Amino acid sequence: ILYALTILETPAPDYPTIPIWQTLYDHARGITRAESYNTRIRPIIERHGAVNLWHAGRWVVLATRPDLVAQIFRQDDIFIKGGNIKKIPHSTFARIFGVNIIDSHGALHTSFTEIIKPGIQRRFDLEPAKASSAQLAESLLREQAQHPAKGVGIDHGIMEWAVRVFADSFLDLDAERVQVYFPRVVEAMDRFKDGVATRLQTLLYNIFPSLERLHWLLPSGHYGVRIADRLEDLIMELAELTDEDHANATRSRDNEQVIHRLRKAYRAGSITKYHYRCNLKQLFIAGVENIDIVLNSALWELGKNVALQRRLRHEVLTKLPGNYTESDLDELPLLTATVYETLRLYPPLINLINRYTSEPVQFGSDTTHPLPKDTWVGWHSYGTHTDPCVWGTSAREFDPDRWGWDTVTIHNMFRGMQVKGKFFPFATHGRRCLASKFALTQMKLALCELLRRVEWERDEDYNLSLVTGVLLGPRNCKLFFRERVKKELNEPSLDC
Ligand code: HEM
Repeated sequence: ILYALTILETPAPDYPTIPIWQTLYDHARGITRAESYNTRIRPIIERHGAVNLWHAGRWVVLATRPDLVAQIFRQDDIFIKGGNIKKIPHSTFARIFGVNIIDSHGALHTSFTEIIKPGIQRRFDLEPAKASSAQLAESLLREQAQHPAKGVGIDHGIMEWAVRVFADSFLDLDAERVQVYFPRVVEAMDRFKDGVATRLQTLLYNIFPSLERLHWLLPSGHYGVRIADRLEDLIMELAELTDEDHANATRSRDNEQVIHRLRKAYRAGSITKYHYRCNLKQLFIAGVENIDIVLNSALWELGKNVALQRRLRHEVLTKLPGNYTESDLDELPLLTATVYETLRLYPPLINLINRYTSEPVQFGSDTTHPLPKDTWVGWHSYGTHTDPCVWGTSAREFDPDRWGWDTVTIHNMFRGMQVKGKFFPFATHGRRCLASKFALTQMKLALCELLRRVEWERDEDYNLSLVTGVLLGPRNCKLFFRERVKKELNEPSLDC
């Protein structure tokens, strides 16, 4: 069957092919995307810039060379967003994400953007996020006090922090109001993060994606569906809470928040109920899990490198005013470089294959055959970000100093590398993440609040393992925390 499939489906002739059995073998072993990339794909793609890969029942072209990546993002009328709903319509991912702002194209995408963008790119009050980050520091210290001899697992605390921040910024919900939901939301997100298919399902669905339509035929067939539906129910419950919250007048309503803008559009008939739900689910998942995993990655790297953590703390304590603003955060060079470096080595969306060609296209200047219409094409940010031809021989090391020493140089490098397709944790060009500024601020703010309150280092019993789902970042990371020892620094008081 495999032989027949590979004959029927023809890979792009200009690029080498990763043998189908290797991909399937890796699925069967349940190894992570980063491990599979490092062992199978890296040795070939670093020489050729792109490869043919077996994915979701077809050959797709996966690119890492910057000019190819930039072409995908720049020509977004040719490399059209399709998403799971078009690629694998009966899949669990299609079920949960449906038709939404990230995966849509053309007039539909424009109408979603008009509704959602102003809600994401407005001015945010930093105070609730500062309070949530301070609370995270306290909860880590409390847990450490309960088990002084053991490293503290950081993922639940950070997930709770990410849910708080999302609820406050996009659902117009007070964190205290959401408190009772935390255990359920954290559990549901955790399960989602670990993947929505068993190994057997991943293997089978990669060969015959249509089988997912008959998921009930397989043992544990409902596995992913249950995870997705449970998460969907919870997200909808939280959204309902917003109305109740305002009926109880616990905080003044902010009509510019995403939830209100989406509701208004639905009630006015500009979007269907299905579109309302899909967008809400997509934004919740993108907003919570990406930020959550990047903070995990940053704490892990700073826990390993205590000298860097000290330098960073010194910068925060000596340069950041007590009552700081977003632009004060942008003025800290090492902090900014550390966040960029985290996103370079641990881009949460490690790779996406969610675009297809709307017409035959010459892919790269050195090819002899155009890619036919309807070829699925994807990028691998971890691949490009760790390619020594792009980032030098230390590409796989964590080194914030590579970004430069002053904010102008660092910001210029950040912009330049994105335009050239060398750095794209948020994608780049026309369909870049609408919340990149928000996400960068949240990351910086959380790190500042933690650095001001706690010191941490790695638990030698913990060796880095990665999450198994579609994201890249540490899994079950454990660190030792202690309250920061206040030294003789000209540091501003936390209360000022
Ligand atoms: C560290 C955090 C984040 C990272 C790394 C990230 C990454 C990305 C990436 C790679 C894309 C492009 C996806 C594609 O090409 O299909 C994207 C798009 C998007 N992201 Fe984010 N994201 C983050 C946080 C957020 C947050 C907090 C929100 C809002 C709740 C958000 C909302 C969006 C939206 C609306 C788009 C679609 C933009 C468009 O297509 O017009 N993201 N994000």
